[in-house]
Amino acid sequence: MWRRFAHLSLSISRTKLQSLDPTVLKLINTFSSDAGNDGVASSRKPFITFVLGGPGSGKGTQCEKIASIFGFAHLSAGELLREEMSSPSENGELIRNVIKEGKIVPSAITISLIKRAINSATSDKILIDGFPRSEENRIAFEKIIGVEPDLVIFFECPEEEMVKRILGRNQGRIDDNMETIRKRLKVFDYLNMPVVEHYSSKGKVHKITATGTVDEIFERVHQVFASLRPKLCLEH
Ligand SMILES: Nc1ncnc2c1ncn2[C@@H]1O[C@H](COP(=O)(O)OP(=O)(O)O)[C@@H](O)[C@H]1O
Ligand SMILES: O=c1ccn([C@@H]2O[C@H](COP(=O)(O)OP(=O)(O)O)[C@@H](O)[C@H]2O)c(=O)[nH]1
Ligand SMILES: [Mg+2]
Repeated sequence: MWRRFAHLSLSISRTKLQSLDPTVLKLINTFSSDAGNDGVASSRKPFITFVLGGPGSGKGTQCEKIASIFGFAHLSAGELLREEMSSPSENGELIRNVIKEGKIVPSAITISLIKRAINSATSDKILIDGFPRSEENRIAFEKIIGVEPDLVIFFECPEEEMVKRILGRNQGRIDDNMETIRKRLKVFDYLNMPVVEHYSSKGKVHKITATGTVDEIFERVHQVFASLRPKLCLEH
């Protein structure tokens, strides 16, 4: 499935490339030379949706419903990182420290986990939940994967509601405490909102009011995906 991306290439300005982490640049070079080795123009391009929103805005909850009703593969960047953190991985300790501080894991690590998950996905309709988290994440993804998202869903939720939901989540997460939540909310405003603004300016964002019950919110989400039916051959 990874090969589906290989023939696609986006141009990113030299200045933006220079702002990328050296490890990311190395990954880009590796994948660019991979791409040159195979002619994959006949492969089908996956339909990629980024699902964004503040911590606790309900991304995971709504993604599960979209996945089950519309047949998308649901890849949660946070879950992939937590799995990696709990495995005997060389990056485990780094990931744990970054998550505990509410900061953002280096793009090269997250993107290689996402790439692996896309490769093993059973659907070519993909939801990427909670990524990209920063402009640096976004630029690295677009350069390495070679595609932009087809669609961006943004869950807009008041901070006090997000905090209430996180404190009630009860999943034993190391970042679901008030001290880390404060940091995550700041990181969301400063680093993640510019990504939403970038894709808004390209007309790709569907903003969903993320207050109300899970079902009420899903009704709004449903309308967006239902309108894509002809494009995606969706069944519902
Ligand atoms: N509309 C809602 N109303 C109340 N609680 C919700 C709603 N949507 C999700 N939750 C709960 O809030 C918490 C955070 O939701 P989650 O989907 O994990 O958010 P995110 O992935 O954006 O952090 C979870 O415990 C979830 O069950
Ligand atoms: O692309 C990502 C996704 C998540 N995270 C880290 O993982 C944490 C939890 O992410 P998740 O999306 O699970 O949290 P949510 O927003 O759903 O509460 C974030 O605060 C970040 O520290 C990251 O660094 N990069
Ligand atoms: Mg989540």
